[in-house]
Amino acid sequence: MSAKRKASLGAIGSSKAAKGSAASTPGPATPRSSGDDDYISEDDEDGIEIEGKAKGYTNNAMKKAAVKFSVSTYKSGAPVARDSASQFFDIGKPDAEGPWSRDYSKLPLQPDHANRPLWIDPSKGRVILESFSPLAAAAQDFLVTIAEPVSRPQFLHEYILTPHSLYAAVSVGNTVDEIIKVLEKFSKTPIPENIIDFITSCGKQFGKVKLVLKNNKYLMESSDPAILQRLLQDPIVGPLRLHSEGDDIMTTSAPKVGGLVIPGTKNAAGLQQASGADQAPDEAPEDIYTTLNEDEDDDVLEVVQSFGIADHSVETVLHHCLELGLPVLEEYDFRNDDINANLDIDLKPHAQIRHYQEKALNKMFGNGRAKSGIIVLPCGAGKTLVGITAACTVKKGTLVLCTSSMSVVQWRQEFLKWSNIDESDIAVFTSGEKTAFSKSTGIIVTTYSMVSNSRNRSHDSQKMMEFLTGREWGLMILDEVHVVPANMFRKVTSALKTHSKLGLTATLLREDDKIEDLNFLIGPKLYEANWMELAAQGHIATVQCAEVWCPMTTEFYQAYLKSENRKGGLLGIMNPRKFQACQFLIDYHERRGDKIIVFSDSVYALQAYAQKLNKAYIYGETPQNERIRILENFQYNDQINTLFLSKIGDTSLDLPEATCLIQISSHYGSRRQEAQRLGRILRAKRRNDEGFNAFFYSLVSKDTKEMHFSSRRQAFLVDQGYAFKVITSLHGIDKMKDLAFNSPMARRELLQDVLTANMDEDKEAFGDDLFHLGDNKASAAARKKANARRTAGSLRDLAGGQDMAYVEGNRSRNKDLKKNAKESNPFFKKVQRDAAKIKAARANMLA
Ligand SMILES: Nc1ncnc2c1ncn2[C@@H]1O[C@H](COP(=O)(O)OP(=O)(O)OP(=O)(O)O)[C@@H](O)[C@H]1O
Repeated sequence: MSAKRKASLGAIGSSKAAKGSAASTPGPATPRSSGDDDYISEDDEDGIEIEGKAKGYTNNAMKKAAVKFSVSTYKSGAPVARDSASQFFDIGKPDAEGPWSRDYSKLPLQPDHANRPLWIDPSKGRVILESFSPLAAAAQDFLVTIAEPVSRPQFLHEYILTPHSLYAAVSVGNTVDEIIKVLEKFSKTPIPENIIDFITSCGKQFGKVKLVLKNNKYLMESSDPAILQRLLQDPIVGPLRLHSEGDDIMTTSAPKVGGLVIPGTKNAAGLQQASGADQAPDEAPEDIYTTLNEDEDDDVLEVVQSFGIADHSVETVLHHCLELGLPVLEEYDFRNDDINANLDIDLKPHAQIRHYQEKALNKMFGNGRAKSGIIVLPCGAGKTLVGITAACTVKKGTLVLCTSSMSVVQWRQEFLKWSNIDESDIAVFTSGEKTAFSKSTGIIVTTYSMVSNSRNRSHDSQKMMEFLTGREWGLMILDEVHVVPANMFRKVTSALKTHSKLGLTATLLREDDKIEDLNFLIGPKLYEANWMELAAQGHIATVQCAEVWCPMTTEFYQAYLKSENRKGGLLGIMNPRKFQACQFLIDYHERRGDKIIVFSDSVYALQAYAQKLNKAYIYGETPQNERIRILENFQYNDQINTLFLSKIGDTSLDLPEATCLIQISSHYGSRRQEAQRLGRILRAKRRNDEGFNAFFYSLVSKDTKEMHFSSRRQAFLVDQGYAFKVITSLHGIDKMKDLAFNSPMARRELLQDVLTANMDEDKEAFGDDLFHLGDNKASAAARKKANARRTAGSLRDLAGGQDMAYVEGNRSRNKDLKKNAKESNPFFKKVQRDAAKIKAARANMLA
């Protein structure tokens, strides 16, 4: 991996240092900001530390805007003798500041500091929140607005001030003075001078210029004439100014803040009475931040000035403004848009937005316009309804972009479920269906690839694209923004003319610099929810996480030490002790009445485990009808309680029956995959049963690279407050009947099988999600290849000594389900009827 990673933004170093799980695991300490989820190379796999080279104009521009932190504000006084804890208070090498510059024991404290919840680290811009303070809820609300959450375990939360977070804060209408005033109110110590400088400097530059699409013209708008003059005199932006009639800087009035009612929220008509129906239990009775702003006169109209730019110059201007350290906010004054037709859409009366969804939407619509940006909510927390409510608020033509055809179908169904949109006003554009709406405006749901893939378009696709690009859209909803490559985004955002963009994701995580591009291409992060808080309120399930350490058997470990990377990896996954742990946990949880998903990235291991344990499995090559049959059985058949899934099930899988997850193999150190997989059980149906817990086990072969990757994978979830317990022995496993590979002979045979396995075939033939039927060219080729599979031979195989019972038993569970489906058992008849309905809905997405 070539991308180097440095401290996050600007001069404020990211404090994202390696963070072990609650029970730390051994292994090389690597900064957790290195190594990307999807961009992991062999270097990364080897655990080589990846050094940072900031790339992309976004970073550089932001860096320019940042203020160097100095530690001169606070000196700690006379040097003290070094001890084992001293290093934690050093800033590094001894210099003019002295080796003890980060010893803040002499910081002046406010007289009532015990009642205040915040500490501010003057050298790093980090803010520590005492989550047990009575003011914690109000302080947290404020911090999510101005800073990036870094880690939020039970008692102490850590946030960091970055140019991006302050950019997001001003973008939702906060002024520098307000930010400093509230920070002072919560802080135990006076605000360090350098922090004030930093906030002021960011505030001066950010949010001063807005891009507004008004009457079909793009306008650069600002309330500060000096900034507009600066842009007009700029050699790049100046010439791009659109000279129109009466060519002068236009002066308009900014819309009033407020006055807008977001449907489904407590402010919406008729919902006032439902006081606190879904109020956060620990919500502060009075939001200090709001109180502070109460005396502001909302009725005063701000005078703004603007000049026009041509559509084709927008990207250049945005790019250049960023270079100038003046990131441009995109806002849509949809209430004053008389050009684009209004869409007849509202939330149905039963739809009531949850408090965190409301907060997120308030950030988007806080000043009466639609601000473009990204909303981050945990998996299963209801991002879809946030998107639908945004569409119901804007009430203009809307585009929804998803990652798969199945998501397209789901989004359409959710629109019909939650809103009163007429069925004919919401159309889908996939390879299987290309309909447009017939009225003057409507909603189109499509995939990123349908819009960005311009090669080999069919005639119908081409016509549909012309329809999409030939009109103006009020809102573009971008689902799962973290997975889409920036260049694909660029194609999408430049092809489609839209007034506002809303990005949705659960894990705003990428370890290349591409996440920075999202800030530029979509907008700043508007809101990020707290996972633990949502779990405590029952909106997502509470999960017990555990890492199970499985010792390698002697023969496997010897082979592991001699093997090259990939084979070594497979030996770790196929470690008989891991296999036994998996068997034991499945048995234990099936007896508890859980439904279990076992994840394996390795297809070889997936098949070997599932076949040996006689369980159903789905991977890339499983035909679509078989996938649906297996999923239905998992949902409705109480005899089918365990399902093995390859990585195609990481996302888009909605199985609320699943309550336990076991991970036997995974994608290196991918924090995102870990979080997405955990997301599969966060929506557990039984989450509100008293004392209910979902379970997430990660099985790790001891003393292998898996240990190192595992602790890196957990970093994001640890930061969200999840504690990973380490289990070193499973009580009762030695007494389990029919434990697999319990004899030395069986283990040796397994070792032989693994050593002779063809690693080139241990790859997913399909890169898409669970519901993507891969009968496109690539997958057809993959299938062809699979048909002509060469089997690596061992002498034992050739001599017919292969364990035939094992092979026969292996394929049977999937086959059994197929056979059973044909039987006239009333249950299966019902399942088939349900399946027929579901299939009809899914028929659209068959590629
Ligand atoms: N305000 C609400 N009231 C009632 N149900 C809700 C609300 N918000 C979300 N839900 C329900 O919560 C479930 C999860 O929602 P959704 O599928 O939108 O989650 P998500 O955040 O998109 O998850 P993922 O990231 O896994 O795709 C759905 O069944 C949805 O109907």
